[in-house]
Amino acid sequence: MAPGSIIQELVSEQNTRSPTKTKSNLSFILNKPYDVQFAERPIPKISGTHDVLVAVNYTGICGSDVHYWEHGRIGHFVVEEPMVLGHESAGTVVDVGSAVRELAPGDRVALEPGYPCRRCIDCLAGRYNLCPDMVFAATPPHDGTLTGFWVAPSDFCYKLPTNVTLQEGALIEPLAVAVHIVQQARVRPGATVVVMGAGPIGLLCAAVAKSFGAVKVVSVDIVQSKLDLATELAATHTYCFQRNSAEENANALLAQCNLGKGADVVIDASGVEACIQTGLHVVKMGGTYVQGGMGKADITFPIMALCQKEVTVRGSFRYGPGDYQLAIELVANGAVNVKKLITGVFDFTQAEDAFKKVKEGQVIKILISGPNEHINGSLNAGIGENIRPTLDRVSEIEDG
Ligand SMILES: NC(=O)c1ccc[n+]([C@@H]2O[C@H](COP(=O)([O-])OP(=O)(O)OC[C@H]3O[C@@H](n4cnc5c(N)ncnc54)[C@H](O)[C@@H]3O)[C@@H](O)[C@H]2O)c1
Ligand SMILES: OC[C@H](O)C(O)[C@@H](O)CO
Repeated sequence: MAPGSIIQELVSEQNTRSPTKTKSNLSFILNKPYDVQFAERPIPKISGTHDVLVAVNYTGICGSDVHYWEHGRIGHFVVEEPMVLGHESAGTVVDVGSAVRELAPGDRVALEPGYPCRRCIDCLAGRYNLCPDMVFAATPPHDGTLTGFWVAPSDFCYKLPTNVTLQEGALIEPLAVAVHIVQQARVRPGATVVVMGAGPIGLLCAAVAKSFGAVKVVSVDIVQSKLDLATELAATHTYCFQRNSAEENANALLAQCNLGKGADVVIDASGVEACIQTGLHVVKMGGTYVQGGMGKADITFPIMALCQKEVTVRGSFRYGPGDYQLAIELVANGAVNVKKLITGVFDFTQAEDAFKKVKEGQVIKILISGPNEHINGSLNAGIGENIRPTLDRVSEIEDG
């Protein structure tokens, strides 16, 4: 794979609207596992009156992007045709449809990357994340946001307050996942919460739970540097998961963290069988357990503990009404510091290296900058970003 000629074809004839005339719609495309390419795709057009055309400034790499890159599939979603990767993005509005009132060119937005049908029973009941006809970026057969321009319905583009940067904007997607998980857990002021996993989702769950008033937040992982970051971010306690049985881990965690007979809430943000089993032993009688992690489809599960403790168990999938707005508010008011999760920013042409870096582990969140900076920085200028490759945290972790 080679980035090739980035600016060869600027597809200007397809775009009569000035902001995109000299811009690139270079896209990072997965053909099949470990086979990626950069290609100029036609700049998408506004087709509906409520649509917005956005120049993508930053995209975070999610574990699911890496999974598609490595395996070409997640469950029954199989990459059969070349697919643009990426779905955690923020960008700048460059054009709006005739009915759009709340956004204008120049506005900076976080992109919610899944569009439900708006008509089915789940959509009408306010659970649009469960819509069977969801069109979700970088979930086959739909292209993702690692591209120059993106067209979206205006109500799925959330204007960023002036004190929220575009890099933070790209973290709104995983933060919305965490907001949804913590809402599913019904975390209340004074609650004790254990979060299994201190990757981006687990870290953000810990931070959101704290902002909801949890007095004790325990982060659990096997990587000490991630637990240290959890403490910096929100955790009051950490537990380093041991190669012991689920019961032994649960007893040690409860004792070390002074959790008495159990935590009010346990959130799994690891997807790891041993963590899930431990979580059911850590939750208190009558407590709540939420499954956010997506690992193996079938596992051995301590169902007797669930029964005898009358545990309330909920799943959590993506995000629904209000989750993006709350995520943005939590960043804007300083309750959640998403900047701490950003390990580094890669240039668009280094997207494949960015994926390799994520696969190596050790990093938390890697962002990829949008392709248009190569052509004309003016689109991104004046936005107050401090973006040139900031790989300090990568080197810190590698050195340490
Ligand atoms: N429900 C949803 O809508 C949704 C959305 C996004 C991601 N996810 C899922 O959430 C999970 C977390 O996402 P992420 O991006 O933070 O992934 P991640 O892989 O970065 O985080 C998982 C963490 O679990 C830790 N871990 C592994 N084994 C462990 C063990 N035995 N004990 C404790 N910790 C252990 C890892 O070190 C890592 O830090 C993944 O399973 C992902 O698929 C779910
Ligand atoms: O954050 C959203 C998740 O990453 C997606 O659901 C992913 O699994 C792709 O469909």
